[in-house]
Amino acid sequence: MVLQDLGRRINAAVSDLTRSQNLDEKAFDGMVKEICNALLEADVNVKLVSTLRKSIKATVNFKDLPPAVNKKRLIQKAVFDELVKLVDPHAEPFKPKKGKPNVIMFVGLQGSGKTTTCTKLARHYQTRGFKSCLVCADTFRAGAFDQLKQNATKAKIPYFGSLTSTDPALVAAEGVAKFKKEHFEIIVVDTSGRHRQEKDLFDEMTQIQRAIAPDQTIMVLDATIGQQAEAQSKAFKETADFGSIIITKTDGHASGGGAISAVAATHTPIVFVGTGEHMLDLERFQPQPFVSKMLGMGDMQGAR
Ligand SMILES: Nc1nc2c(ncn2[C@@H]2O[C@H](COP(=O)(O)OP(=O)(O)OP(=O)(O)O)[C@@H](O)[C@H]2O)c(=O)[nH]1
Repeated sequence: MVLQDLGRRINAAVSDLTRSQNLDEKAFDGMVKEICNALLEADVNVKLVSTLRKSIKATVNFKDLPPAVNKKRLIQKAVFDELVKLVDPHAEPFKPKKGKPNVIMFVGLQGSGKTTTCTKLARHYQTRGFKSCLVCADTFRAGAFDQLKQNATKAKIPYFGSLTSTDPALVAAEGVAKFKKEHFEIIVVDTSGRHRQEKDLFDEMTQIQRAIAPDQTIMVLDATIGQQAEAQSKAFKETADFGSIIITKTDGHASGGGAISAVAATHTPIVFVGTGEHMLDLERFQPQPFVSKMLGMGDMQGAR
């Protein structure tokens, strides 16, 4: 189920209830059930959905509501707050500092959108006054360096890589050292992926991490992978201990629930979402506006 569809369905469940003549406990339970079904169909983890259901019911506590209370508002707010909690890990995302090198290493499976997102992020910071560059430490996939080179050239971002080396940690270290010497402030390091989690990939990630000691490691997660997102992000977290997540392909037919579950499983904030193939298709992620937008409830923040 596409995220917008999920939002529409949750919104419809809340609206149906709050519009109905007899807003009784049975109708309220029906709404909670419909919201939970929608989340499950969107690949949100079963345990998370169960927690959300209990929290909404406890917050609203239908039986003991005083007659004067605005039930509509209360229910809307409870649903909104619980959805925000789902995507908010309560951890501060990394903020690069000006005037010093900030080394940002990307990890993720092959095809998740790493290379594209590396360029988007370098460009994002470049337009905000950071001297940015790209390092290609993907010596595994033929054509990876060419792809990064093309993207970097289009975005007018300096880059480093090797067509001949087979040692990704060495290439990464060389690139980072060169750009540090040249006083770059954002040094984005692209690493290789594999089709699935495997030992080779994890060994390589650890070696690169050791070689460049990144200030931040970002995991790129494809929104279309659904249920696998949770296990995948947990495995990456154990090895690479990434501090942020970027979800890509949120513009496609993705069931974003998997991504939501990944956040909860790793207590790691989503910092950006990819919204298309173009260089500019990168949006900052913030839990409250995200949920407002998903539900088409522009006014919910004001209700807080
Ligand atoms: N629609 C859409 N496509 C995206 C997005 N981000 C990346 N892509 C596309 O996804 C495909 C894979 O992206 P890459 O950047 O090559 O993936 P990668 O993870 O670097 O792959 P490897 O280098 O093989 O590990 C490309 O066709 C990108 O254009 C996004 O946010 N939306």
